[in-house]
Amino acid sequence: MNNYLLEANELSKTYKMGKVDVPALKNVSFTIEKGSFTAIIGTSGSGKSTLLNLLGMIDNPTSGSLSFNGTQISQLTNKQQTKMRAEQIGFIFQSFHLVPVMNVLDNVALQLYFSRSDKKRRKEAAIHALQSVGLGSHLHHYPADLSGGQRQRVSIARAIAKNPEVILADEPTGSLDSKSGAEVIDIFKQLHKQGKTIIIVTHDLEIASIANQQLILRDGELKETRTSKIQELRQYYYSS
Ligand SMILES: Nc1ncnc2c1ncn2[C@@H]1O[C@H](COP(=O)(O)OP(=O)(O)OP(=O)(O)O)[C@@H](O)[C@H]1O
Repeated sequence: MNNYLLEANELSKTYKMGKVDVPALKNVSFTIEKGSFTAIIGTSGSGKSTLLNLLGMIDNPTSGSLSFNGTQISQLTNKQQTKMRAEQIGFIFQSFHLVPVMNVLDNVALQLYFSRSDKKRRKEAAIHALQSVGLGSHLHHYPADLSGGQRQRVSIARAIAKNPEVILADEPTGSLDSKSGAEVIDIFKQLHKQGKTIIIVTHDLEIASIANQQLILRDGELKETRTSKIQELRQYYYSS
């Protein structure tokens, strides 16, 4: 019995642009252990978001296989995939994706709408998640009234409120100033300490160096390393 949450085997993704094939990922294989912190890095267009979308079941691979907690994703129906995604995967995006006409509390509670719990429990879970990211006093604010860092913390609360198995984040600090970015990274470190599996796409090698595993993409191909030493990571990254 292994301790893998995700196992990717020869994953490929080719987009179709009219008659032109755009190969975005090429035969990528790796494993992600439960409770680990993985950074996906690489230059623009190297396939990072494509890979994250496959891991989060937002998109399907063109070939290859992916298993989540021992289950082959391709063997699930669309409905089963949607359920697994809704219950077990928390997504965080660079541009927050909050609903502007809803207050912070409702934005987070909305994410729990498809869970089986009743309205009171959903509200309690949303408040708890918002408190855990330091926004317990902002429940009734609207996204427009918050700073970028606060908006990103709302989107983290939204991702963690359902207590997912894994948190996937696509450039979560990309729109933030360095102070807010550091606060967001601290929250990821806390979540990791609490045992959550974290997978983060980033351009920032400093952030990547806090992960236990780095997946480095170059033109859709993968190189993998495990280091927490920024110098080593820089050398590895630039020599790949
Ligand atoms: N929906 C799509 N249709 C066609 N081509 C796409 C699509 N999405 C991505 N691509 C192409 O696939 C390749 C990988 O894109 P992807 O967005 O995964 O890269 P990335 O590493 O996340 O880039 P960035 O750092 O700029 O966000 C690029 O060549 C991109 O143009």
